[in-house]
Amino acid sequence: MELHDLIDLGRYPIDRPDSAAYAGLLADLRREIASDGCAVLPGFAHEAGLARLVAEADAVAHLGHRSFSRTNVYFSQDDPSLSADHPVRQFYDRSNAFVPADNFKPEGPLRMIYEAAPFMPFIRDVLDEPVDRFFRYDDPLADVIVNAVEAGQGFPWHFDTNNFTVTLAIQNGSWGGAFEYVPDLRTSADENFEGVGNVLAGDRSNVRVLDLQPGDLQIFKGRYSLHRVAPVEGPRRRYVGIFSFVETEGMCGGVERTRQLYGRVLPRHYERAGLRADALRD
Ligand SMILES: O=C(O)CCC(=O)C(=O)O
Ligand SMILES: [Fe+2]
Repeated sequence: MELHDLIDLGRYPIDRPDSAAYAGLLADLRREIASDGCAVLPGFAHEAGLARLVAEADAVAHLGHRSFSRTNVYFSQDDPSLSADHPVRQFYDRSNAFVPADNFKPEGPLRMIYEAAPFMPFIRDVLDEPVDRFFRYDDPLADVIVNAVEAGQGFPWHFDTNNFTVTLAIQNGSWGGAFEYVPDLRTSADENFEGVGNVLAGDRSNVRVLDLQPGDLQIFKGRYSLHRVAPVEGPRRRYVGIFSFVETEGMCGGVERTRQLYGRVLPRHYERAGLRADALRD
């Protein structure tokens, strides 16, 4: 299996960075990021590639960590020193199953895309990030995962812990499962608790809704854009592949969040606890 067995390299020539087609693609995607906080590449995985990705997801879905918890948008503990209406103190039901990254073998399709030589430089180009501030997530449980969502499950409003999130829609649920987000709601220097509180209280004025189709790649600033997955309905599971990138080399997830989402913690998570480039609440 090679990259062209998975990705439509004719439409998305990520393997030809010196071509005019690449330059044109880049310009379009950067414009999308600037105006929407998000870029979508429809049909990034072609039909035959998608069939392989669905087969892999079906084969490992039972290894997903089913976790049901009440979480705030920061995946942090309650803080009773804050007022009752503070965003840190608003908790919502979360239920989904992340298939941990160590189930995706290098020879499988999902990790093949993530680790393919041209993939990271392409994503970095789209986000216009410098080489010394763009790395694969150094987390053996979370660098590339599948989010498996079944009927009745969803993923409430939250910020991602990693700076940049790239998702690949693999299979949609029978109904529901739209991706909703508010671009750039906070910055690395400003939590904007008021703006976050407004969205949690139901303000939809800045909410954007995306109905991604299987095969679509989405590039997204998840650490700064509040987002959620609407509940899924019907018999078919929703699968999304999630590729993570960070701005600090060697960064991995925190202990508490890793335990919640993956059901396991590795020595590396304890060793690296606290290695962060910003002081956001997570
Ligand atoms: O499933 C998705 O589309 C994204 C899920 C998500 O936001 C996350 O895993 O952090
Ligand atoms: Fe997220």
